[in-house]
Amino acid sequence: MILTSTAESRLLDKIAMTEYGLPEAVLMENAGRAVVSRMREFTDWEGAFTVIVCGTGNNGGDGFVSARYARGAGARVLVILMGDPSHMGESAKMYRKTAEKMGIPVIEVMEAEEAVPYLYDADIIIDSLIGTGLASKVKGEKAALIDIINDTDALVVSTDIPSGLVTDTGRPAGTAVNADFTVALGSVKRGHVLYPGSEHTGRLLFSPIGIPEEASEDFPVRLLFREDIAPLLPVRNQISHKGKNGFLGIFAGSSGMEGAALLAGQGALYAGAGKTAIITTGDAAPIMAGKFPEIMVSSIGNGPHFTEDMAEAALEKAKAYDVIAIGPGIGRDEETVKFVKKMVENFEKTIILDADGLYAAAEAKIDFKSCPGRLILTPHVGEFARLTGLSASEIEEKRIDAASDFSKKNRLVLVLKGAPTVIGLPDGRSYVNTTGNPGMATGGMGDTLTGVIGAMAAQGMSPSSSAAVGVYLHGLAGDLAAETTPVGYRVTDLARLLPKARAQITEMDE
Ligand SMILES: NC(=O)C1=CN([C@@H]2O[C@H](COP(=O)(O)OP(=O)(O)OC[C@H]3O[C@@H](n4cnc5c(N)ncnc54)[C@H](O)[C@@H]3O)[C@@H](O)[C@H]2O)[C@@H](O)CC1
Ligand SMILES: [K+]
Repeated sequence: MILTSTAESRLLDKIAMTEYGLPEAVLMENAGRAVVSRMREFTDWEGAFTVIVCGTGNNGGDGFVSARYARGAGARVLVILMGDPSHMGESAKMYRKTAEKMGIPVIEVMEAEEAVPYLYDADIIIDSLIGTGLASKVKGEKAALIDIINDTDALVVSTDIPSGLVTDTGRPAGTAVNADFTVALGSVKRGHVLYPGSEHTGRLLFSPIGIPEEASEDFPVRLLFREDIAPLLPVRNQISHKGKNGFLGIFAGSSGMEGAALLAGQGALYAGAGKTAIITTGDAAPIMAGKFPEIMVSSIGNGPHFTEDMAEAALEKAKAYDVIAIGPGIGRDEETVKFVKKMVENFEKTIILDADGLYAAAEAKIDFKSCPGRLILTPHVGEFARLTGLSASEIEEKRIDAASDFSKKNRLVLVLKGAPTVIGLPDGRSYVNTTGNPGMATGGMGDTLTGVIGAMAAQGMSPSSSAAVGVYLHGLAGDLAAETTPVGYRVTDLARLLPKARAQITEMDE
């Protein structure tokens, strides 16, 4: 499903009207109806005192339509209109009249205080004050009205986007409605999934409002759902053998940091890599040996960490692998930085670069564009900040664009981990993941993800698909773990749920 910016959601409305000839009033009717009908399975409208808070834009127009359908569903309905009614567009004005002709009371208020008696009595509040037309910081009476809505015990349903939330960033423009549910109209917007917008949005429901899917086929940002992932997973047939499912070599670990390497290996195992090898340093290898009988552990050199002079032997070894991962637990020694540089500049197949491997790439200023292999980088915000020179808050402000700009410029796949994880593709498109939960913010999760993505690439998927499937699957396994233990499950618990998550994806009804 597409994920839109303000400009893209406007463009989509325009395409619907000009190219498909759908009148604005039809879209508005579909929008207002959708808000009530999508909520029917979650709340009982019968007898519920429902206050619809309308602004004077088209978001408010949707609200006047919702008022009729809420009434139709049995609710006791009242509309509060804030703002100068002369600013309303034709469609919104028309639907206000229709609502009034049906006997729905419309109370015009100038001050938030006037709405207090109604709002605190409401069972349901439909928030149609401001939508994607938000223009600046919300101040004065509208801000006060939003704060009152947030203070009530009513079930709050936002129309299109919580009022006050900035569509492009997911940040409140001063203040924003905290919805229990939001019905996204025509497209899901960036602000719904970017933090803290995701919290303001509450549970996100979507309605297409009549705009055909083809209208947005070329839009560059997509949300990843199960139906996107299922067709990408390779099907194991009866004659499958380990050689066909790929050989992943993980260059990881150093003295005292053996765990990270093992967690990456474990991730690969449970994600279905045909064969997995960990290649580590002389000192670290004995500690890892035998921890997982399925993983081949070998060493190069005798020291505590990787050094530049090991690169030749490592590259020779790497010829046996379909895919390599470099980084978990390798440390930040100057020599290790040089080792990583040599590996990345010379390996010709797919490389996943993670953790201290990313530190090395930033230190050594590796020119990714001129590397012969196909690169997948998996930074969290701190690592990405080091790679780009941007600050963490600059990245969070534009997480999606930052990821897609970087991946396009450097012609690689970038997995920017976080809430939500964004995957930038070399052609400038990007994916935004929908699985995962806060319980995953623990040490070792990233190492596991590296193994999972590596396993996907080893099974023959393209770097883009490996990243998409790996991130989605890893998050889904986390969601399964959180079903029983919301916070405090171990990385190992998550890894063991990877096969179940995979089965859930592939066993879906087509
Ligand atoms: N064809 C379309 O454009 C469609 C639009 N739809 C709805 O229309 C919305 C967009 O409508 P509009 O572009 O008219 O704009 P909105 O209705 O989202 O917002 C404009 C209104 O909010 C007020 N406002 C904006 N920023 C403010 C601020 N910082 N402080 C206080 N008040 C502020 C404006 O004065 C105006 O009254 C969508 O979110 C969606 O709900 C749907 O009806 C479907 C069709
Ligand atoms: K709204």
